[in-house]
Amino acid sequence: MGPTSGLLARVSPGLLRAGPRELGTLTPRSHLTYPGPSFQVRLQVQSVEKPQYRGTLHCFQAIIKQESVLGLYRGLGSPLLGLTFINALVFGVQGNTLRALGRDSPLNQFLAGAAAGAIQCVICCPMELAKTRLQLQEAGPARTYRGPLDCLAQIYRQEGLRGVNRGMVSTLLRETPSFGVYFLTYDALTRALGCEPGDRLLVPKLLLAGGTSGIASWLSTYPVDVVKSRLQADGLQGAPRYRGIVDCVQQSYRDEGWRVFTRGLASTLLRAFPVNAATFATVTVVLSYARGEEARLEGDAGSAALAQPSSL
Ligand SMILES: NC(=[NH2+])NCCC[C@H](N)C(=O)O
Repeated sequence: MGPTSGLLARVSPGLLRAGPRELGTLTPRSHLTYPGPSFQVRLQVQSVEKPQYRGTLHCFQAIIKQESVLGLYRGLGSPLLGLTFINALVFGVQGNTLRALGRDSPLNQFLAGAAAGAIQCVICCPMELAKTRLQLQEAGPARTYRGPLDCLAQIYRQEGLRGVNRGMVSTLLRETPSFGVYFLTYDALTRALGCEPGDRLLVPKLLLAGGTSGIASWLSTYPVDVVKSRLQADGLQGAPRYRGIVDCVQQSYRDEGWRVFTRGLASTLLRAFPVNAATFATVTVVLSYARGEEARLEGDAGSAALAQPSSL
């Protein structure tokens, strides 16, 4: 990797040899911002005839009043189960793909991110199907699903593998370009901000670059996320409505206008900044240490300088 490589590109190969400590940094901070996805799905899929929520704040107030604070965290088990594996897969695939592509260029940054986004859909799609179903099911003893694994097991028994992968195409359409934007934006911002070991403002700069990358990636394909949520929730609150992606887009636009494709965007962006700021900053700093430690063990002074503890 030439000297023009971004900081993450220089340290990400460390992930392949990372141990439990490094992988543990990939555990998302979803529990800190989880109510965001809760509002996002409910606002995205609520009926246009009898909308239950007027917006994010009203959604928050209604959940607290009808379901207590616990209602804000319904479905949290699913992302907590899946996101550590997803993040390890994403950063591992992105780093290796970028190395396989050879030159660290903006196009290759986008392609490596897009490859990671596509591959992680194998976990992301069933995980978000379970999260959506758990968020929208009736609370209390009459609830259909006891948790994410029970939800996926029931769907598998009733609908087979096709049922567990419901929404896979729309998930691929959302994640592939958005992860390309995610990593391209992070690489461009860390270069523009001059993120280098030894910079005393390195961590705040990484947080700013990571949070901005999360927002840019969600803005890039958010309408597809609305369609995905509607397809994954279809049939939960009445008879199935949609025959597929195009039909869902046509019906949603015809019944609710273009604004339907921005439903839940505010809560999504409010969550995206802190989660991705923490994810990117933690991964970059920890992998940089891991890379530096490896280099010291291998006696490679040049790489070891990359991540002197005093420099990060
Ligand atoms: N759909 C996306 N915007 N994907 C890129 C960001 C993914 C990131 N793990 C998040 O949950 O915010």
